[in-house]
Formats: sequence, structure tokens, C-alpha cells
Amino acid sequence: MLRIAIPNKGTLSAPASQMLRDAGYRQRTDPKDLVCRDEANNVEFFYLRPRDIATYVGSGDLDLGITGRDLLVDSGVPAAELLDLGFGGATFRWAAPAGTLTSADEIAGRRIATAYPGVVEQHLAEHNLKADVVRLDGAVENAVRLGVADVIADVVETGATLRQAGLVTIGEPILRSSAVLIGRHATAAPNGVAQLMRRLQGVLVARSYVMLAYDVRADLLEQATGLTPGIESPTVSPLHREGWVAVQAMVLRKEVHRIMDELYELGARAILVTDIHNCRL
Ligand SMILES: Nc1ncnc2c1ncn2[C@@H]1O[C@H](COP(=O)(O)OP(=O)(O)OP(=O)(O)O)[C@@H](O)[C@H]1O
Ligand SMILES: O=P(O)(O)OC[C@H]1O[C@H](OP(=O)(O)OP(=O)(O)O)[C@H](O)[C@@H]1O
Ligand SMILES: [Mg+2]
Repeated sequence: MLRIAIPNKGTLSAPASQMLRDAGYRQRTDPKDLVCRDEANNVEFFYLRPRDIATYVGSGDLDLGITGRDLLVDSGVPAAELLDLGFGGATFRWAAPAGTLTSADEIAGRRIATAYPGVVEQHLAEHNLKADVVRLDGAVENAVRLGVADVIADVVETGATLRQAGLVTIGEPILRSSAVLIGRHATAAPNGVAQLMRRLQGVLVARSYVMLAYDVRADLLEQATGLTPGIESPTVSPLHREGWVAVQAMVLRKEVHRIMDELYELGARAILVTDIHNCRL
């Protein structure tokens, strides 16, 4: 049975469970449950702190895990990132009170408060910088105002927490994070991993693409399919009306409105968009 760690709480917990549900797996119904067996799919899920997940996977006690890229780096565990799951996106950045620091080079010699000392120390070492790292558990935005540190390094999603604390970001992000599927090795995966990854990739594609269908005059087909090339190639079927064809193709959800406008301008009609629930490409 494949054993998978998933976040029990926090930002990544609900979307991780939802993605697994969308991929056809059973998930806990009670948020207090710590284990959920999915007999039909031969998988067992363990609900753990996202910060601990890399440790269980790196030791080989669990086969796979879902955690944040920043948490994986912070753990220092040499587990492999197998798939970017497309949710839980955030940057990990330096921040300081407005007007105090202007560039990341000025971090040298400062006191840095963070809940991610592993990420910060790795970054300092890679850039040959020396600084004091003050390890805190959370609410690090308070550390500067309370005199514990000069700079913070923390997760920034909307930036609202920084603004409230009177802090501004300094320099480029230290890293860009999102939820990732991790395993012990990039290759030599245990039985069942390839199927689970295909299912998750099916969910990712279904989330980012829609199915577009339209009717167009046959003499405009080349121009129309230029706008909707699909993944392999668009499906073209004859219409009962002489000189017209029906076209079906997958298009990126974020581009669908622009493409519909362009198709309409070209002369296409009966342009319909439908969601894709799941797929295997
Ligand atoms: N707005 C956000 N706040 C915190 N973490 C976020 C956010 N958006 C994405 N993440 C990611 O979630 C992971 C941190 O999750 P974790 O559960 O440890 O903290 P949390 O969601 O802040 O929960 P809590 O602090 O309540 O324990 C990291 O990978 C981080 O990059
Ligand atoms: O850029 P934003 O959208 O404001 O989100 C980022 C903030 O959210 C998280 O804090 P959380 O509320 O989890 O508190 P914590 O610091 O105690 O973990 C994170 O640590 C940042 O402080
Ligand atoms: Mg938090």
C-alpha cells in the first residue's frame, strides 16, 4: 500500500485534500482524523504538519508527501520534488522597515528573524553573506518593531501582513514556493506512484484548460484552427449546413476570452466553452 503524507492544517491542507479528491482518492471527513485508508486505490494518507512531511519522506517511512517547496528546502532533507501541484503559491522574501535598507547586499551583518532558518542560512552561504539568524515560530513581522531583529525573511502572499507591520520587501525573492509532491528519489519510485502522478497531472490539466467548440465556414478553417491548435490537433467535423464545419479543441482557461473574441471577429459562431472534469493526455 502506498503511504502518503499530507498537511493536516494550515494554508496547504484544504487544497491538498481537494486535489486528491479531484483525482479520485478518498480523504478524511473529520479534520481531526490523522490517517485515512483508501482501500479501493491501495493508498493510505497520513495527516502531518507540513513542516514535518519532508522528514518522513526523506527517511523512507512514507513514500510520498505534499508540502511547500520552501518547507522542503528549509528541512535540508534530500527528498526530490516530483510535481508542482499549482496551489499554495507564495514568495519567500526579505523585508525591513521602510527607509532602512535598500538592497539585499545590506543584509550582511544584520539580525534576521525567520521561521525558516534553513532557507535563510542556505541563501546566505550561497551568496557569501554573514548575518545572525534569529529563529522564531511565527508572527515574525513583529520581530523588528520589538527590537529582536533588523530584517525579516518570511512567506509573502498578498503582502498585506507586511504592509500592516510597516515593512517593505527588499531585493528579489529568495525563492518562489508552491505546493509540491515529494518523494525519496526522483527515479525508482515505488509501485503506484506513476499512476498517482498521472491522476494529479490530469487534475492540473483539467484546471488550466477548457474545451472550446464552435462552427465556422470551411474556407476560414485554417485561420480558425490557427487560433485553436489544441494539444494534439483540433477535431473537425462536417456540419449538415453546406460549407460549414464544427471544431473542438482544448484551450488555456486564461486565454479563452481573448480567443472567443478573435474567433467571433473571424466569423465563427455557436462558440461554446465547457469545463473539463479530468483527463489523461
Ligand atoms: N499566505 C500564506 N501564509 C503562509 N503560508 C503560505 C501562504 N501561502 C502559501 N503558503 C505556503 O504554505 C506553507 C506553510 O504552511 P504552514 O501550515 O506551515 O503555515 P500556515 O499556513 O501559515 O499555517 P499556521 O501558521 O497557521 O500553522 C509554506 O509552503 C508556504 O509557502
Ligand atoms: O502576504 P500575506 O498574504 O499577508 O501572507 C503572508 C503571511 O501569512 C503567514 O502568516 P500566518 O497568518 O500564517 O501567521 P504566522 O506567521 O504565525 O504563521 C505568513 O507567515 C506571512 O506572515
Ligand atoms: Mg503561518
